[in-house]
Amino acid sequence: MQFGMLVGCLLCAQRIFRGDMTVGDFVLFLSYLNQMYVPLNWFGNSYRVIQKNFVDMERMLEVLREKPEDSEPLMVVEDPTSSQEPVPADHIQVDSVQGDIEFSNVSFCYHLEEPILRDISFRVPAGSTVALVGPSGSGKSTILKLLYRFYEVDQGSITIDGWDIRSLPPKALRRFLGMVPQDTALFNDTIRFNIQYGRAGCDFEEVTLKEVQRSARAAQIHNKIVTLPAGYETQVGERGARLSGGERQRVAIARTMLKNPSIVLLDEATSALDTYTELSIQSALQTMTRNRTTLIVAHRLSTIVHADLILVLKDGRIVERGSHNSLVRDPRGLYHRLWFTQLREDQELARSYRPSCSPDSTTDTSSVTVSCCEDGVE
Ligand SMILES: Nc1ncnc2c1ncn2[C@@H]1O[C@H](COP(=O)(O)OP(=O)(O)OP(=O)(O)O)[C@@H](O)[C@H]1O
Repeated sequence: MQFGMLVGCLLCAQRIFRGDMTVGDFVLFLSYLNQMYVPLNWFGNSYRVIQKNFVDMERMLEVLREKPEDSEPLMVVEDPTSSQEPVPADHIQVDSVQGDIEFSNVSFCYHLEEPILRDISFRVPAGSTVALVGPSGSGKSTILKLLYRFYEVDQGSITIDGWDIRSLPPKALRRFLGMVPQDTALFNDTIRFNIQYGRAGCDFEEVTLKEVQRSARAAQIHNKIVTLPAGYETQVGERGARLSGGERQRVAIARTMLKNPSIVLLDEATSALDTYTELSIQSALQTMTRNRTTLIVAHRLSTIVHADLILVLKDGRIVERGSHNSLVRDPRGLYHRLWFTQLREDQELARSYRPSCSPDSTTDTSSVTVSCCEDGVE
């Protein structure tokens, strides 16, 4: 195009020089040329964009055609697979789900050579709270993942209200399960969207800002959100990177509160919070889980003493079960040891602060105040 314009201009210049053309003719020539170039440019651009989109489309189809590997069946459990008759999704009325959960002789492994859960059997009667405790890696979170149908059990069965969960389409199942996971994944969108997402697949569009705010208040995050420049419309960044771990966890709690599910699964739901926020949020969680089937995974045992049943897991097996009072009385039990270890740690922590903050301390009071503030203790 540039070359064509150059040649055209040189020809015009030669003709004007010879007197065959006026300067006005030259301007006319340039205008015509420009008018012709605009659509030509448009065609060129469109061709380039279409080419690029074809390449992108090809890549996207490659991703869609990708078959999940056998060893990583995460999120691929789509079709009902139990021997029971599949339950059509529209047969399941979310409001009518009682939430009676039963694990019967469940065994599971991620990799063939490494069993993670062995012969797990327990029942969570509708409306009750069961806590799973035990050393790290004992399989607590895996139990919740199986219930959520991220994976299929290898042996045994899991039923909800008598339905084998393998006979339920995962989408229908997840409509009445609400999970607050250990690592909350947030979408790169606004805080409002991320809370509202709790109702995805139900009435997402109809959720009002008031409802979102009510859940955020219950999850103790509302006051923080309103201090942000864009409030509820603040972008949280990739995977919620612009929020702290505790804030992300509270957004996840608000999301679950908004969903209002029949069954609540809390996987270390308050582990990223400081003790003060945890205490205040615990009361909100207890309100949410009252009369609702709840499975809690917790490391801090003081947060699950109210549970109707506590299951102690070790190496993928249930080694103890009972209420807090009965378990803590057994001096040979794992729960007893865990409880008193945590109690001792808490007491030692409290004692380590006391000398410098004690009013009886022989230290000068002014220096005491400074050292307390430096430690972050009021
Ligand atoms: N996706 C996975 N693939 C392979 N192994 C896994 C996977 N997820 C967990 N595991 C293994 O399964 C075992 C149990 O993990 P799980 O997360 O259930 O334990 P946990 O008791 O919840 O631990 P924690 O208290 O530390 O969260 C661990 O040994 C872990 O390494």
